Amino acid sequence: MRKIIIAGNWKMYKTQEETLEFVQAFKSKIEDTDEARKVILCAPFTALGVLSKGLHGSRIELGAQNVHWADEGAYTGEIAAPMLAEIGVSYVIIGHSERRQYFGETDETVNLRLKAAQRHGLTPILCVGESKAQRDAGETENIIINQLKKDLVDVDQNNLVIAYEPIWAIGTGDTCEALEANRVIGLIRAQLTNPNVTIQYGGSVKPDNIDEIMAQPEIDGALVGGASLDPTSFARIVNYQ
Ligand SMILES: O=C[C@H](O)COP(=O)(O)O
Repeated sequence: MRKIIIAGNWKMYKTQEETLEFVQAFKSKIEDTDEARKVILCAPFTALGVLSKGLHGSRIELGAQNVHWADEGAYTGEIAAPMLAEIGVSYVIIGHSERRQYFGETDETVNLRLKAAQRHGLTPILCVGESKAQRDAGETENIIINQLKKDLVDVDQNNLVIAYEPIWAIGTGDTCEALEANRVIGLIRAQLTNPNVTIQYGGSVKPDNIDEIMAQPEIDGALVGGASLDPTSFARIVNYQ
């Protein structure tokens, strides 16, 4: 049975104070939502502690935006999976295109990070997607199949979420057509050994397009950037029709 998961990726936004303001406003706005819809907030590392306390007793779960592959070690600036697990983090985004683009993340390091997260009971949200140039060159399918093949070596598909995030749709307002996102997500599902993996769509998801996105049969949720920063907007997304 595939789970519905709506996750907010706050990227490098929100201080601790702003985090608490968000939580206070957001919690009450999703009270009546079907509990079968999982809701996750992936906050910056510095906000995870206050978020964990602020979310106590609510059904909103805690997510991080990256994790190192070693359990500990001399890796200045990195965070290990046991550190995240200890403060109540359940999910972690891995292989986001911004990590691949700006921080040299490769399919090999993505694979190591996925396995580290799983070793410590975290559920990874693996991001895959093609650039505009790759799409225009008709390479979408090849790029995604290749990413999955490398990223998922020895990864347990029973504890995995995948987000299809076309790079050209991220933060641009240029959403992938719902039917096209559905087609690509179907293609992703066809590469997996577990048909029950939750596969989200991400890229300019907003209150005014979430209903159409979630009406697609292959799409099991959304990974939301900019529109997850505002409690009213993110609550509307969680409360999709
Ligand atoms: O992880 C989230 C994605 O990068 C989407 O960001 P966006 O909703 O601001 O386009």
